[in-house]
Amino acid sequence: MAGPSVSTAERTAVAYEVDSLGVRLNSTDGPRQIVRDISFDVAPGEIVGIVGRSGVGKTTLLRVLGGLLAPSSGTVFLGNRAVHGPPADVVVVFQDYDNALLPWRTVERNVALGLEGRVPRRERRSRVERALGLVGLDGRGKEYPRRLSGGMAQRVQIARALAVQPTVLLMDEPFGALDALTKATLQDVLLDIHAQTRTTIVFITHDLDEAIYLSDRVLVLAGAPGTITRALPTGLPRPRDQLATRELPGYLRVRHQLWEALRADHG
Ligand SMILES: Nc1ncnc2c1ncn2[C@@H]1O[C@H](COP(=O)(O)OP(=O)(O)OP(=O)(O)O)[C@@H](O)[C@H]1O
Repeated sequence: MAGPSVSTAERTAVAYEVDSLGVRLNSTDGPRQIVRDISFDVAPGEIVGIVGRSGVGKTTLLRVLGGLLAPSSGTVFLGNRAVHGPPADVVVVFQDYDNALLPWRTVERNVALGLEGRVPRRERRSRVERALGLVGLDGRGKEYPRRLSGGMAQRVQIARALAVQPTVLLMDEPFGALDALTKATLQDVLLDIHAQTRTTIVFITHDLDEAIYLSDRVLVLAGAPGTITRALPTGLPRPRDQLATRELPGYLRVRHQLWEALRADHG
């Protein structure tokens, strides 16, 4: 199910293969089916956005992809391996960047966190430097998180994820708490990183425009229990531009379709 902007060469393999996934969780009223019958593939290097109303199960789905939660039914494959527990080459970035960074560590030591005990010191240093460069924080490594703005802190969290050189980046509302301009800047930072690394990215957002702007394909999660009701390829050319891309007829068409799908879910 690769989007049209994913080249033929990249379709030869699948990053994720999700088949008939269901999750039941215990609530105060007993076990509750949160999501059901979810099937989709993600191609290597693809960017997939997930949208849906609050409580529909987006984070639950992302946690399953990250191996942080076991499905109650169905299977999740990463490449040719079944996901049981967090895979080493998948990193999850959460929205809560304030709590994600360790305040007593400098920026560079926060970025190095996932490498300690796994990567020799010299390589660690070069990976940290490269990751800070990718998010536009060259020369800021010696600072402490408390001196950083929300946007900067989120850059550090993304750098920490990139330092691990993951094949997949999972992001839960990565730019949700940022002002419009900082958000737009970080969206473009993410697209630049993607152009350089071709990391597969699956992310959740409440912002439909963000979903379309960043993605090759947008999945709509709807219903109760939640399931995928639409999978819309955006078909938009890259590199993207904050003004020009959002004015393309194709962009507006996808936006219209997404609104319709979400409005239907709100009844
Ligand atoms: N650990 C848990 N135990 C029981 N129920 C849970 C657990 N985690 C989430 N839920 C329930 O599962 C449902 C889906 O939650 P989830 O966080 O996946 O939704 P979401 O679509 O990400 O919502 P939001 O957009 O508000 O973040 C909610 O009703 C939530 O209360």
